[in-house]
Amino acid sequence: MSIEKLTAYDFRNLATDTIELNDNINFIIGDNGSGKSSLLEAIFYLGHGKSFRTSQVENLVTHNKSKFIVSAKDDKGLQLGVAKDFTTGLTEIKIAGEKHRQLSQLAINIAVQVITPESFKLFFGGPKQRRRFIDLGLFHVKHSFSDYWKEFSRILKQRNACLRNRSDVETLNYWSQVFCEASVRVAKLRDEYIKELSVELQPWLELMLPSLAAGISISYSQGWNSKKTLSDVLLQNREREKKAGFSLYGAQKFDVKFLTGNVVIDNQLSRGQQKLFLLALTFAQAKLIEKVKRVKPILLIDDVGAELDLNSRTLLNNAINKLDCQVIITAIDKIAVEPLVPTDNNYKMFHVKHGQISAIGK
Ligand SMILES: Nc1ncnc2c1ncn2[C@@H]1O[C@H](COP(=O)(O)OP(=O)(O)OP(=O)(O)O)[C@@H](O)[C@H]1O
Repeated sequence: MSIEKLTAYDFRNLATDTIELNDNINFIIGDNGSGKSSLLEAIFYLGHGKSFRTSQVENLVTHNKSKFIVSAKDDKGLQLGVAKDFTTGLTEIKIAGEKHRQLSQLAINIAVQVITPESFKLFFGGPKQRRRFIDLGLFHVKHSFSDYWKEFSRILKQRNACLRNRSDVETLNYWSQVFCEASVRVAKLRDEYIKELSVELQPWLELMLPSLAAGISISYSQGWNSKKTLSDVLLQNREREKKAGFSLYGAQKFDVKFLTGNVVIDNQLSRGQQKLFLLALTFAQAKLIEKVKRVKPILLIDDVGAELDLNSRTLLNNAINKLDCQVIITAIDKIAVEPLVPTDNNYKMFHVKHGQISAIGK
């Protein structure tokens, strides 16, 4: 999907307004603190029911207001919206006039991915962001993942409770066995997905990091020693796990590493190159999501100018032109986005000032 119209009420500093977006590329230009990231955050909230910047959702409502609403109409006329009321604590989701309670309903209809100047620090800093990124792709591309993951999470909770409460051997054995089965199911699906992602990544790397592309690979660790069965690993580590009070091995502990040769790329690539790598990876994932055709992804790129020189922005432009999805890019001035402007004129440019967003002429 692409968002045709977006409305945000009482969301951070955004002025109550509806904006009409282009289905290809949108540039959002404004000074620091004008509201560019707030706009991206509103779109991200519509896709995920959470912020990409803060875990404190109360920071998203405009000061002195108690409820925010973000809604959109897509290119096929589908209307979807989410409202968070801080007086009642309720979140209300409406899709095509029908009310929903579960945030996952949003993600079924809209796949939003974001890249910010902070993303790559988080991405290369610890496994949490990498896990989140891979599982977002899995959710959209492998339709059985959502059910497998729900079942796995339920079992993991039960097994952790057994370890924490020092349950009897039979109970722990039972939950360990079902945990192993669920872990293997999830790990296998991830393995398949990461192989697909690795193949899809190559052409994007060739476009954006041509001199390094051939040597870059993704290495997947499933969450336990792949030379052993998970049940053996759990048996060998039972005392350690009991002491910890939670599961130390299993599909929840998976990770991916990005390598040039045998070295992790964060030790090899410059910050600008890392950003290009992360963009290539995000584009590859967006392409896989798009191929599945359930939802066409929306890409948010915050502060595109940061860390990218003119040549890198030109490479990024080549890649964006090959994407078939809606892209929303922020920058502090027009100069930063000049190399990204499509030659076919299929784009829109907006200016943001004090939360007020207005379209500007080409
Ligand atoms: N809950 C809120 N209510 C009203 N205003 C808010 C709220 N939270 C933040 N703001 C203000 O909104 C403004 C816009 O912030 P935003 O992060 O969107 O800026 P930006 O244009 O992305 O800036 P930068 O280029 O520095 O990243 C800031 O001045 C901030 O103080």
